[in-house]
Amino acid sequence: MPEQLVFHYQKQFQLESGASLPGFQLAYTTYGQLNQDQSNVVWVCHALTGSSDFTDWWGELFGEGKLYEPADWFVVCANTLGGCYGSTGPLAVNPATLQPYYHSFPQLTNRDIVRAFDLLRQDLGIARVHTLLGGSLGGQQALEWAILQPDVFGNLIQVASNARHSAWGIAFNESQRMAIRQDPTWKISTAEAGIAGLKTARAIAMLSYRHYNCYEESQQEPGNSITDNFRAASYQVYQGEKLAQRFNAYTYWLLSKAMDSHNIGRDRGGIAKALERLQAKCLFIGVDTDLLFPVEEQQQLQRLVPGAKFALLHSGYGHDGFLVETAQITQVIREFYESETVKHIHYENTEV
Ligand SMILES: CC(=O)SCCNC(=O)CCNC(=O)[C@H](O)C(C)(C)COP(=O)(O)OP(=O)(O)OC[C@H]1O[C@@H](n2cnc3c(N)ncnc32)[C@H](O)[C@@H]1OP(=O)(O)O
Ligand SMILES: N[C@@H](CCO)C(=O)O
Repeated sequence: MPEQLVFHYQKQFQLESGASLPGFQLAYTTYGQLNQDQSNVVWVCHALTGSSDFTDWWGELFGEGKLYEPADWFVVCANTLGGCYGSTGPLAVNPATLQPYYHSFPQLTNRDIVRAFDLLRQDLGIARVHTLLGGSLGGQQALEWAILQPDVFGNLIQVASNARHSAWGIAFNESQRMAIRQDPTWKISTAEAGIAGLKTARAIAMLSYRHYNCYEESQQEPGNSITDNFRAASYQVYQGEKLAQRFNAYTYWLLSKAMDSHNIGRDRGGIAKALERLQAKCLFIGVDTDLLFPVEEQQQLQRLVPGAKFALLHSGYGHDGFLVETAQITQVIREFYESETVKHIHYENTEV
């Protein structure tokens, strides 16, 4: 059974922006047991609206008989700094004012977020991580972290993600924030501020997470009559309502901005130079119908990292295929591990 825990960091935490937080907490989930030589750690980074409970949204990868068996692996996932599933975020109380941060929560970057994860890793006494795995925003964080702390990670598996957020991706995110800004309640400092805007933002986002074919297959109108509530329309409304039940507009805003600023090359002499720091063996996975993180982004990464592998998932879903196509993900990760073993044996034979 996954265990839910909380890490407290009680010192000043400096952010890339120059602002700082007077400490923070991270909610995290673990599963399985850390082995004696610490060779069985898998660290998972979640996507934009995910929680630390990876068994909730990537459950097909973890469990008995699955890719990562609890008997063999020690899996850790932390809710992102700024998140709304137990980690310090905009709804947390600012100790300086004794009021929730709300709009005053400082802007974060993926580099800040993974520095916070790394403090948790150190607190857990984990010196080496066998595999760092993340999708979408979580994939951006995984890559950033593997560059920041290259000697920690043995394997990096990045799914449906990139090295620098694209102009297209930023435009989508800004369109979503425009919806939040248009909500008159966004100006008021309450937990519910901007919630109607958040619903619209999610509806816009869905168009980047899915694909034309996916909507055609699941939301085509059954008849030919004119209606005021087309199936595809009510689907959009429902997806907005559903997110509003479990998220808030502040965290959405904050993390979408963190995604916009994602650029592994910042202050490192560019992307290619930053990638030279990697020590992990890398697998970049793309989804063939992904409109938000098109496969060219993962293929570019594979070309720039010597020895890296690329795998393509086939999905009708689009970007969200990274959550759905778990059978294919299992297969390509198994093949990746096997190919690394073969390579290792080959090197040993060559040396002999
Ligand atoms: C990695 C991450 O961090 S994500 C973590 C947080 N996110 C989640 O946990 C959600 C992850 N899940 C998903 O994104 C999706 O459920 C997927 C991608 C896994 C699967 O997508 P789908 O099978 O298309 O399901 P999707 O959730 O989009 O829609 C189904 C829902 O829409 C409803 N629905 C379908 N058509 C319509 C319609 N025309 N009108 C209104 N509602 C509709 C369904 O009844 C269903 O409702 P329910 O969720 O309350 O059961
Ligand atoms: N469905 C994903 C999409 C973003 O990667 C999420 O809600 O986090």
